[in-house]
Amino acid sequence: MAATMLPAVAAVTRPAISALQHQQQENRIRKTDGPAAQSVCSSSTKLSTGWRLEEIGTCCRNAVKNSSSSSASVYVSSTQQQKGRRGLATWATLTDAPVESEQEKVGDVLLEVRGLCAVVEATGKEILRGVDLTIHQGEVHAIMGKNGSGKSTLSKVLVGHPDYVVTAGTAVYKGENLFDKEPEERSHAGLFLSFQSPVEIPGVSNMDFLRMACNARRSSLGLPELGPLEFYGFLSPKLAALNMDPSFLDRNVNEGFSGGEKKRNEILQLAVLEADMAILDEIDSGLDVDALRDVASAVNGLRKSDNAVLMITHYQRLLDYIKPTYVHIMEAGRIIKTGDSSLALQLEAGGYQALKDSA
Ligand SMILES: Nc1ncnc2c1ncn2[C@@H]1O[C@H](COP(=O)(O)OP(=O)(O)OP(=O)(O)O)[C@@H](O)[C@H]1O
Repeated sequence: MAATMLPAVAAVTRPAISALQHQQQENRIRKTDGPAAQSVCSSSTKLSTGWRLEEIGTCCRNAVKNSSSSSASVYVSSTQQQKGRRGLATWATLTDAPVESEQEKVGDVLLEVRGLCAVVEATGKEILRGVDLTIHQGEVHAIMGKNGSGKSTLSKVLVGHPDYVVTAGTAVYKGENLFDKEPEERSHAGLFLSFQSPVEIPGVSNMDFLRMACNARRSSLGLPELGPLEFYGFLSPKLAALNMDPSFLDRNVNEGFSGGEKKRNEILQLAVLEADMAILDEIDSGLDVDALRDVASAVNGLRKSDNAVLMITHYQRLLDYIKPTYVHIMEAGRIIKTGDSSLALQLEAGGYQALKDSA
């Protein structure tokens, strides 16, 4: 299905960036046929809208520059205020306290994966060997598993990463076939992947990038775009919640950021996009204790009854802050065990062998 990409900024979506990361040297646009057809963009030249990153960056930077002298009033939409009244956590009410999972309130199915198999496109090597996973609104799922078990591949296949081809199985997201959608469409539909190794985008300021991404998502939702001033107001509390210095907005996306700063920036992007299904790949890696708490608090602050989180992690420490509804153990390309948060504690105590022995 061809993506309709009216706003230029729609090119700068998560899957597009994913493609950029892996096609840095290539100056071409490629299409692959098949169930998971994906578009691939070049990093330094044309994106799929025909715009250049540099052009987009310059255009938006000028707009931001024009507004930079104004002070930043905190913009809280009426919708956000209503959410606050309903008692849902908002950016303004972030706390360090872990949010309890709400297993009793099962929402609609958001994502249903059945028998998913996928291979590396370049080599044909099979990585996913029949993944089954059902995620309802309001849930937090954690995927754990030994190195190389296929966790990151699963997340990348779901967002349409061009390195992989789906060979079997289905993924239904919000009632629609996910694999019928281009990566950009998946992003616009609220699917978000925080990268394990966030990509740097030279020549594009963080502020420009965030506003472009935000407005692309808003356009897809039929909402009016935010002007530079409005956007700054929208962004400020999110930045504050992550304890990020506003100077990060003027820097190029992730360029020169430390590992922890990149992770915070990923969550800032998640907050801006207000994604419905957030896939967080090892957001705890490389974080100091304070950063871990900030990032976890920010994620908890974004949780709502109609969205969901899929976290990939190796450690219980993240789950101390973001309480999972379900914990899954992945091995050799499939989920071999599912349980509640006690599964992660068992794993922490005895390792993978102990889990297998107890099965
Ligand atoms: N593009 C690729 N080309 C070749 N092999 C790949 C590719 N992507 C994944 N693999 C292989 O697939 C297996 C699963 O990788 P994946 O990154 O999904 O594991 P993981 O469970 O996320 O591991 P970790 O916990 O170390 O991050 C690994 O053996 C990896 O080398």
